[in-house]
Amino acid sequence: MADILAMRSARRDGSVGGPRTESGSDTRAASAIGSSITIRDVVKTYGAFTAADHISLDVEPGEFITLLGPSGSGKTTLLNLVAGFQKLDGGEILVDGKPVHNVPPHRRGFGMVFQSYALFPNMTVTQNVAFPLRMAGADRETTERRVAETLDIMRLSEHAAKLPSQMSGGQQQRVAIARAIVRRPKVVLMDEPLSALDRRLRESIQIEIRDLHQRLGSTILFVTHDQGEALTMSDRIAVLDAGKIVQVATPVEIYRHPATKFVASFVGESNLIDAEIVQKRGTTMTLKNQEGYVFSAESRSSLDVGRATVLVRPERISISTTPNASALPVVVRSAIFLGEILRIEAETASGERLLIRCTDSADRALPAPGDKLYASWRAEDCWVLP
Ligand SMILES: Nc1ncnc2c1ncn2[C@@H]1O[C@H](COP(=O)(O)OP(=O)(O)OP(=O)(O)O)[C@@H](O)[C@H]1O
Repeated sequence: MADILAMRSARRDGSVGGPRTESGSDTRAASAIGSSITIRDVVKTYGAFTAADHISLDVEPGEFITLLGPSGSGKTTLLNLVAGFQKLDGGEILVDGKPVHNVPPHRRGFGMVFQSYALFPNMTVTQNVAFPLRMAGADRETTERRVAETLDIMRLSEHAAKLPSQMSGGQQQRVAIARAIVRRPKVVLMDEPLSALDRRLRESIQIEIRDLHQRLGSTILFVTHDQGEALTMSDRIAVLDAGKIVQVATPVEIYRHPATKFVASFVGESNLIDAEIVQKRGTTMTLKNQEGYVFSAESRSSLDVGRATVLVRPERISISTTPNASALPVVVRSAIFLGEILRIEAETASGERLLIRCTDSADRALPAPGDKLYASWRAEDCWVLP
């Protein structure tokens, strides 16, 4: 998880928002800056059930936004409302500032990719990719050039004459993506496009989609329930729970400073420590857990007395086998060697569970159940939930 975030931070340094500088290339010249999407107080109900519950979200032109949430949280509903496949029961959606309620899906000009590749089985790869251009009435020369460019971007040129049935799942999904971008749409909507693929393939296509986004500059709205995928790919993530957006922020912010217990637990592994506030000074809080262990944490909470829930990520906990007055004593319940890390489940004297991931596994013996350890963490790695 930490690796994903480091990669994301590095990427954001040079890549937030619109298209990247590749002037001169055909692809770049053909591409357009993505559209803005404004989702304002959107409601969608199915009978008595509210699937989208007053959702608002501003997507910047050229931004890669992921809708992340568990099954049934309303991700596909929201994407379908943007696509125009579903009708709004309240609120409005604007693209580049213009309402789209009365624009049918095929006139919105969006590229779309779904979990099922939905390719035409009797058409070759070239014919599948050319289809949207043919429908739009593009001339033959433009169609041939665009299709060739797009197959090249998606590394599909050698498969141009094949039928979908002659290709692997990953290749078919790349054809579906090629078909979605062949018209260089200003908006691309993707609904769990990688969930049918195995992990390795998923990871390699994640990188392809990310590179594609940088190259084309389209706005991408991407749906997934896979938090690792969301952290890897997105400029920002909108986390959904029960039809509501509970947080919209960059991957780093979502991981380090989740807005709620739900976000903290859904994105990455977490320790949520119940503690009493001792003191607050600016953005630093001093707290005391049930054993009386006193520690500092970062906080933007408005609370300054009472109880609080504090997040410490398992990889941010340091452990020592030597007793230390400024550390929290814990007893090991289980420890597993996972190659580059040790995953330790420990318990405090009051029975609170603490998950620890040691990244220095090469230098450390695997502890045994019942061993005593002394855990500590830095204030900046510890976050009081608002
Ligand atoms: N046509 C429909 N009629 C009735 N209920 C629906 C309909 N479509 C969706 N729902 C309900 O709305 C809720 C949100 O569904 P949605 O498909 O948007 O969730 P999701 O977050 O995309 O889930 P998943 O990851 O499983 O696809 C679910 O409880 C679902 O059962």
